[in-house]
Amino acid sequence: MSQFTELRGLYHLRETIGSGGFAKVKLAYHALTGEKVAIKIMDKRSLGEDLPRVKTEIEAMKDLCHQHICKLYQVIETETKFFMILEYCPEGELFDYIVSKDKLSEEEARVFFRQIVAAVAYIHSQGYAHRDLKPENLLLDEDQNLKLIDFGLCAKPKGGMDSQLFTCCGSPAYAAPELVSGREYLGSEADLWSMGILLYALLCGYLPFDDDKIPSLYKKIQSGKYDTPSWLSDESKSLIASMLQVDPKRRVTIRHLLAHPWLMADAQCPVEWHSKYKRCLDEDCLTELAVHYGKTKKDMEASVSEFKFDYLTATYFLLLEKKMKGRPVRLLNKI
Ligand SMILES: COc1cc(O)cc(Nc2ccc(C(=O)Nc3ccc4c(c3)C[NH2+]CC4)cc2)c1
Repeated sequence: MSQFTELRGLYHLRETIGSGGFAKVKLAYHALTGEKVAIKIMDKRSLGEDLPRVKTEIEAMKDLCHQHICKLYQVIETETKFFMILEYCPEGELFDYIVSKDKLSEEEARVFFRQIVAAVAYIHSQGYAHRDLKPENLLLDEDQNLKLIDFGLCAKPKGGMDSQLFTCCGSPAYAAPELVSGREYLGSEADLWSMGILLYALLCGYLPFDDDKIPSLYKKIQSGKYDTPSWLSDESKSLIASMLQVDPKRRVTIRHLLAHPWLMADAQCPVEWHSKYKRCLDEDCLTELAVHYGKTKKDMEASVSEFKFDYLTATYFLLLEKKMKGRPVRLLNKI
């Protein structure tokens, strides 16, 4: 018997695939499509002061729909729990992938970094800064594509991306000098610094600034001085240096990154960062849903376009995933 009545008939729960902090992540099957999902389960009582982080993340995820951002399909909130039904990313964290390979070749690092640049360019274009970019927050899906996760620390400044933030957050080793100095900062500029740390980790297999003691780590970050190993090409060194600029006003911007020579080296084209998801609803998915629920297409379109992040939203997105992967746009059990 499913221990969560809220999920009964909607999702078939399987094993726990991750747990930590205030959440547990379980593998599940979406009943109507048979598609695999990950369900992040949080107990409100153990969330404590982290409760606002969950609400921040849920609201951000409802705005963000991109091929390199882990998709939120549905949210179920009860008196005691939050359930976030999320995109399935079975190949684990980029962090573990780097560790397993010691470090990545420039070619492989470029493929991943292009996807990271695309995801960050997209969230910045939507007015969000992630503020916790690190390999642990980048998961690999079944096609070895990266999916950005954990928007619990993201910010959508009310005055837009040019207005200053104050909250010091994220992981120390990836935090920008202006952030660790307690100065006000722009979320977009802090994200670019973290991306410099990320690229360095991809190419070197270790961090440019590291220390067991936080005060010493902060001094190293504020100095901006780091080791550049011999295996790094001149182009890689130059790109990393343009992101690890202590002065945020001298730091490269995401716009410049999109067409940076290092990023274009193998692909000969700028990074395509726009979302591949269309604004208009997919006709085949609407037809299948209308048949299943015995509604007219017009009524079905009206219901789906409300995007309430209920079971209908999840079913629509999972049908769309099936279509994008060349699988039949069919629901499993008809009425
Ligand atoms: C927005 O996306 C988010 C936000 C967030 O706060 C957390 C997550 N976390 C996820 C963690 C894991 C998975 C996942 O799919 N993991 C997974 C799936 C299958 C298997 C494994 C892991 C491990 N090997 C066995 C098969 C998905 C989201 C996302």
